[in-house]
Amino acid sequence: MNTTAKSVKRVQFDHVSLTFGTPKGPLKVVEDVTYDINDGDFIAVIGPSGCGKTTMMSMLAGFQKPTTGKVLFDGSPVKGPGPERGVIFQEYGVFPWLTVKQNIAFGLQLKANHVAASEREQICDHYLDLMGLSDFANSHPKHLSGGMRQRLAIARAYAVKPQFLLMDEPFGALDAQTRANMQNLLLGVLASEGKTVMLITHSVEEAIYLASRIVVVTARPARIKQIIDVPFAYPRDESLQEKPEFGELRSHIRELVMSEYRAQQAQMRPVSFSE
Ligand SMILES: Nc1ncnc2c1ncn2[C@@H]1O[C@H](COP(=O)(O)OP(=O)(O)OP(=O)(O)O)[C@@H](O)[C@H]1O
Repeated sequence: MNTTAKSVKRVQFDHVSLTFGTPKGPLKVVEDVTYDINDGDFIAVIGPSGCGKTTMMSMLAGFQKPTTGKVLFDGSPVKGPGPERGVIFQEYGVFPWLTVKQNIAFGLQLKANHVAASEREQICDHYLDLMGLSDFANSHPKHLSGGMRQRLAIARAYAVKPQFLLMDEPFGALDAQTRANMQNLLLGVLASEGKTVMLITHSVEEAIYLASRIVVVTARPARIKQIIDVPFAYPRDESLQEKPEFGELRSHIRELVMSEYRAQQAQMRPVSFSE
């Protein structure tokens, strides 16, 4: 989204593969993935369920290490999690023993995030308000709905203003209206703060609406099937979704993803003797 800094490489997936050891033997989940993420890019990753998208993101977050190949962040191999990479994973990251407000404040208190004590209160209130959680500031997460807990996880990640956001299906559990609100809010946050984003989604519409580039991955093991530049300028609004070009791109990407679902189904189908 930051067009002036497009050429600065933030992330390199360089021939990355990952195989898990499982009781049934090795399970290859990511295979020979190579692509770059530049400063200001918004990358959406889309592909069949269980294909390896989260695993790919986990290597950039620093939760998993590649079996072969390299994941570089600002030119250095990723060795673990870091404050410059804010993570919103599915069902990840709210502390049940802290209140809503304390959850948002938690990251702000970490030394690595360099937020002065005087600013914390104001930042917490801002994100409570933005996420519609002000009335629940002193509640514990167990008293929130699933969608509210997810908004809290998003608030926590936004509050520390990481340069790089890693988001794994962040809006998947939300109802349609809240999801649309959260998408527009994210576009607003990006426009004002100029972040770089990697987002995993199952929604083709969400990928096109938000991303500058879409990485379509294959059925497991996740390989790159196609990388698509999204040809719509920012700022974007919901009228974009009514344009014929949006519909054409949606059909193209749906077909790519569906062909991988079919490949996955074929892999899973038991072989009969008549075949
Ligand atoms: N730590 C692990 N050990 C063994 N297998 C794992 C591990 N983590 C993930 N897997 C397996 O790797 C495969 C890919 O999982 P992953 O979560 O990366 O897929 P995904 O594309 O993100 O799925 P979804 O879209 O459903 O969230 C799955 O078959 C999963 O069971």
